[in-house]
Amino acid sequence: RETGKEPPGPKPLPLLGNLLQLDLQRPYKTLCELSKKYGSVFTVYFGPKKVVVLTGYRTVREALVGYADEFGEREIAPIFADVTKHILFSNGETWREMRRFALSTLKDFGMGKRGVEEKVLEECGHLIKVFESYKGKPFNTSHPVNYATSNIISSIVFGSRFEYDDPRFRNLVSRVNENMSLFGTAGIQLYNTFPWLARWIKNRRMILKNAEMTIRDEKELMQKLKATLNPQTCRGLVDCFLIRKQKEEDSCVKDTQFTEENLILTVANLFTAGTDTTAASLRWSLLLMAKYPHIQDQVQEELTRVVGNREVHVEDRKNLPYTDAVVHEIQRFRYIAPMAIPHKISRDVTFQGFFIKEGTTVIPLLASVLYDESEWESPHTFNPSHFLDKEGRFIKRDAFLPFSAGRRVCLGEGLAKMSLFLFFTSLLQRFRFMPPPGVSEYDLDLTPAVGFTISPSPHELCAISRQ
Ligand code: HEM
Repeated sequence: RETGKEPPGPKPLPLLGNLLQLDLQRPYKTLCELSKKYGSVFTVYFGPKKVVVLTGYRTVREALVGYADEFGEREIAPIFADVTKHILFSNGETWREMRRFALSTLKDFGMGKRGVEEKVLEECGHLIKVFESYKGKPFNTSHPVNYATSNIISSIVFGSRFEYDDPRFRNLVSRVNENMSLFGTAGIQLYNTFPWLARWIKNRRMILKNAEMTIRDEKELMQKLKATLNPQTCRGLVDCFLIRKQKEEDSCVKDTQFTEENLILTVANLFTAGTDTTAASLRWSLLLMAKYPHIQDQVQEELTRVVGNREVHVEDRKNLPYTDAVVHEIQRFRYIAPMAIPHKISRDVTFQGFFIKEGTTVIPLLASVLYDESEWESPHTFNPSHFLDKEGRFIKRDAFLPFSAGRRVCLGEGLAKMSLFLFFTSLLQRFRFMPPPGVSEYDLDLTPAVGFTISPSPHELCAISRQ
């Protein structure tokens, strides 16, 4: 065509496109393979839907940052449109205002200040108690870790945490969790590709039911906050929203975004985006420490030397270069969002000599950035030295993009990094993580489970008290 050639790719079949070539459970794996043959910008067809895939650090960065206007829109997969109704994962004015509001509230509640740090540390205390209660016996880390990370979002959003044995809270967390794994199933991939299959896809019905019940519970919680609202003090994001809503109503702002519906959906979105992601990374952290005891030794040596028995704070991070490097390497080596969340081209663009049409779906393949052979010395090995210089000082790496980049960069990046660091260090201060008796380090399985975010496969660990 006159405008230039389109990105190359495997030949698609009618209707099925390249579906038969893709591992539908782990499409990111096949896409990494395809980039070896077709280069860093290529086309694949998910059924009839054309998708452009960007791979490698230079290409992903150039697109998301250098061409932010063209590559910064969100593609709304049918299943997302069904359950999140276009709020934090949408486009246009609603997205812009809600993102701005959520970011500034997260900041006020302490990504910069002390507020959130205190909340996270309080939650660490609760998580430690649960780990202690197993008295060194093997247990599945999934539930307690998910409760802890969900409580961080709860305290920011509602202004208070839940007890881990509160049945309503347990249901809330398990529904968010279940939906995250359902999002990643082949059934949902198929529905996203062929939306007319809707009524035959059982997983879609389950997702909708879960989402409906979650919203019902959240509405109930918000009702209580409304009834006790004091315009002088914001207990959490919901209060800030309600106060802002009232202000805009009082001054007759036209087309306000601060509506009841946007509040409920923003809250639901934050739970979805913020619980499972942080929990998955923390569970990978503990599993990797059990798998690589010599690395765990060095983290614990550093923690003992620098922090001792007192509480760890964010401030300590700069004096814990090895630990900091390990936390970064965990997020690189066991990325949890391999394909980010799909983007969409906002207007026709010629990128690296290829023509890409407005409306085309784009996948920034973060997995290929975090394993980019021209950026990392040993991408396929768990190697904290990726983030250390010769003197053992922490170094930032450009290709460390687990939160993506550009206009759509993860909204919770600051919060997630702080939470991960504090949970990880507080737990490693108190416990030695080991495989269950009779299981060797070698046997610990690092194969990721299937899901929209990539958690470890089900496993058990022992947390042996160090005191
Ligand atoms: C280890 C933890 C986390 C990781 C690795 C992660 C990663 C990501 C990635 C890769 C994206 C997609 C970016 C893109 O499309 O280019 C994203 C989006 C997003 N994340 Fe996170 N995330 C984490 C935790 C959180 C937390 C704690 C929150 C909430 C407080 C959150 C809220 C969001 C939201 C709202 C979006 C959509 C942003 C938009 O489209 O404007 N995330 N995240």
